[in-house]
Amino acid sequence: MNIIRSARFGASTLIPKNCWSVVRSISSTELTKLEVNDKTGIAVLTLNRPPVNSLNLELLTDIRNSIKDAESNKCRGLILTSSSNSVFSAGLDFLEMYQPKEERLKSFWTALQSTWMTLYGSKIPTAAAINGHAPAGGCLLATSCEYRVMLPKFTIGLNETLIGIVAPNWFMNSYLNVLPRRVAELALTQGKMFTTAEAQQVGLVDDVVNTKEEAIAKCEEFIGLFKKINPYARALTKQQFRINHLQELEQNREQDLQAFIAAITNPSTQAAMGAYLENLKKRSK
Ligand SMILES: CC/C=C\CC/C=C/CC(=O)SCCNC(=O)CCNC(=O)[C@H](O)C(C)(C)COP(=O)(O)OP(=O)(O)OC[C@H]1O[C@@H](n2cnc3c(N)ncnc32)[C@H](O)[C@@H]1OP(=O)(O)O
Repeated sequence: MNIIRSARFGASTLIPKNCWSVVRSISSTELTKLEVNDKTGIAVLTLNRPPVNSLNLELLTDIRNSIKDAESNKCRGLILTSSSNSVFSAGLDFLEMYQPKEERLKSFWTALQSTWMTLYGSKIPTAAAINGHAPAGGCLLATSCEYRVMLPKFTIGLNETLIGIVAPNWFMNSYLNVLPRRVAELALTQGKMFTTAEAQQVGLVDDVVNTKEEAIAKCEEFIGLFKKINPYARALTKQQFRINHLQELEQNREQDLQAFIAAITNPSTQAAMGAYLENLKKRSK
């Protein structure tokens, strides 16, 4: 068996899964785990930042590094999932945006931009096994993938307007890549969180299954569709579909960063976010 050394991890660990396949850890941090199935060549990236996988600077950086690790290890596809039983990702970490320090805020948003560009533009097939709620940035991660499967009785959507913030263009573009324009506009303006059943009905998720294992299997099935397709032709075709959105951000990164800083540090946004956070804390007691 070919054992890969990761720059971030050192020797890979072998984890026997069943008698037919071996799951090998490519890289791992406190916040993410990247494992590849040696039989299929498909990698699973598990987000592991309890309690809700809120996306802070460190988690975003680890996600981006993991996608790059999966690509450089020539994995046949990448599946995103969560170690939580109820939350895929609660979106951006409010603690990065509420009463922020400017330098950290800049690094945070820059990391989000890079992570999105890496995931949305990845050459390998990507899929999300959504095994819990996926609001806002959680939904962004899922819609940046090429395929989504979700477990019942959770919610997913871009709820930014509910918090009093505006989703940037590239959030909207990821939504529009999946949803019809009319549905996306209505959902975004309302900050709508779709139930799993609603999400499947409008096409925000492709399939619904009952367990995380089934969700991973569905993602593997999706990635398996490309088994006989030339990876180079596939990657370039995907890129042609997504290049405009990627270039739009690439060419306006600084402007996008400044717009974010101005919007977030605006006293009325801070007040709205403070109230939202307080409500969240009350609800969780
Ligand atoms: C120009 C551009 C300008 C701006 C663009 C900015 C874009 C932002 C996009 C975003 O992603 S904003 C984040 C939006 N996220 C949300 O609205 C999700 C809020 N959370 C929830 O609805 C729920 O927590 C949940 C459904 C995800 C999970 O519910 P449950 O399992 O019942 O957990 P709790 O609610 O009890 O939460 C546990 C714990 O975690 C804290 N928390 C939840 N979400 C976040 C978060 N996004 N960031 C930081 N912390 C979060 C929550 O307050 C609880 O903390 P305790 O200390 O009270 O335990």
